[in-house]
Amino acid sequence: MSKITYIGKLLRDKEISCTELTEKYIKSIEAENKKLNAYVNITAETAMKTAKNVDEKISRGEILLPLEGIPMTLKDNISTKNIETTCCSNILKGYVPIYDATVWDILKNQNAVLLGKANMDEFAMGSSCETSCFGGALNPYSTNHVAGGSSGGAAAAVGGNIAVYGLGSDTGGSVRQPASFCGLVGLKPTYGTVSRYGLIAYASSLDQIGPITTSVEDAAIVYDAISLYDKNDATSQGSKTKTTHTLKNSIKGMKIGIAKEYFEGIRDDVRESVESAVKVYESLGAEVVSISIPQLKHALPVYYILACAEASSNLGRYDGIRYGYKTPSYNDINDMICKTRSEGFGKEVKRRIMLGTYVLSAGYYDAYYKKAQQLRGALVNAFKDAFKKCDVIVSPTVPMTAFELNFTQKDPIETYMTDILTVPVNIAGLPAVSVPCGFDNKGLPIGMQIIGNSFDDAKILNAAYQYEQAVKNHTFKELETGVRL
Ligand SMILES: NC(=O)C[C@H](N)C(=O)O
Repeated sequence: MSKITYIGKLLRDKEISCTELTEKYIKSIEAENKKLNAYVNITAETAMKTAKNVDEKISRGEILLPLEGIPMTLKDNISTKNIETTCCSNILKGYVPIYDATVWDILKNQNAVLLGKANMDEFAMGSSCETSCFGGALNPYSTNHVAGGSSGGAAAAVGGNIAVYGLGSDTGGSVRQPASFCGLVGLKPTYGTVSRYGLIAYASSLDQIGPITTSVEDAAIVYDAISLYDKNDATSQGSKTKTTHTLKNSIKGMKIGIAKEYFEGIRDDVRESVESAVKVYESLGAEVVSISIPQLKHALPVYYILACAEASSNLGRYDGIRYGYKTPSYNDINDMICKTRSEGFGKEVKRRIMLGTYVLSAGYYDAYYKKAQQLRGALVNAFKDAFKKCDVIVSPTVPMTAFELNFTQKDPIETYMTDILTVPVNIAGLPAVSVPCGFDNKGLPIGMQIIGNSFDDAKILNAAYQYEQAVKNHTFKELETGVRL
């Protein structure tokens, strides 16, 4: 039984009240958050109020929805009405949204218990959570290592057992990479299946919200709840299928594509773990097919050109007039905007705004931005061809395991390179899930990535579930099973 299912059952069977459950989680957060820095804002009052509503519903004998009463967290770039939403940037400190993001609106209506807002890289720009103005979230497996990024806080909270699940956003790996670093499941859904309305934009054509959970079944439960069509998001399509319905299907005959380009420059132990996982697939009756996607070599520069270009445009709105921070002393409006942005944004965000402005400027647009868009089209077509030969593509999620603290502060290019395996699906709008597949010799988790064709979210979750069930028994029973009771 998955953790969400198990806790839901405890509530329905009245073995624990939602108030008691929530109190226990809040107490754990007070103790553990000092160590993990997973939460940047604890919303105990909101959580207790929701818990009370759930208990009243239970006492009236009403049926609970799957996520009702389950304690969870949201990345701090998901807008929450009347609750501060900062993107972990000094420029947005004190900003309190006047509306809810659609994903939070859906979950709030289902009485999801929001424990707090989770730490992240500033405006989701980073791979370690260390660009957060609140300092980075640490890895529950080793506090000498980062939780990953940018949704590091949500991964640290779920991995550290101070939230049952979290919602992150994935522009170039921000859900899958921290999930991989913290031994969790992270789903980046097909672009358009989950509404982006109220997600504070970084790179709109790449951003997608997704769940971070302790099991594949939980990821499917959360995805099914949030993947609804939303008229407020022009790119919204919703999901056509319920992924929980096909999770347990046999994968006999499923074609697993292995592209050699995804295994170049990977650390040996990571490669070996994924290769062993592929053997598990063969033992389950899946067929392994070799494929090649040469266009993958362009993915990283294409991503960093497009993401920075979109960021430079999206972040133009932080001018000291409309949102958050405003410099205290200035001469005129230009001076005010210049000082506000210089003082409010961190180093990495400034770097990306400048890179983005450069690639969009007259004289450079054709050489960089236009070329990147053309290569984006080529990668989309290359994936289309690849999926004529296989059902899913398997690769490592990250070329290594969790970084030591401060690794990403040293060299931005070296840090960007670690996103090499996660960015291609964002460029092509495809779904991908990271699922734990082993540990390195320091005991740090390794993640395997399963990529699907557009709208094949159910297929990749089915493949992830079958692997997970084959390698471990995911039942959550009593205290030692990981439920905070
Ligand atoms: N936002 C993301 O998906 C993280 C990625 N490393 C980036 O900095 O763009």
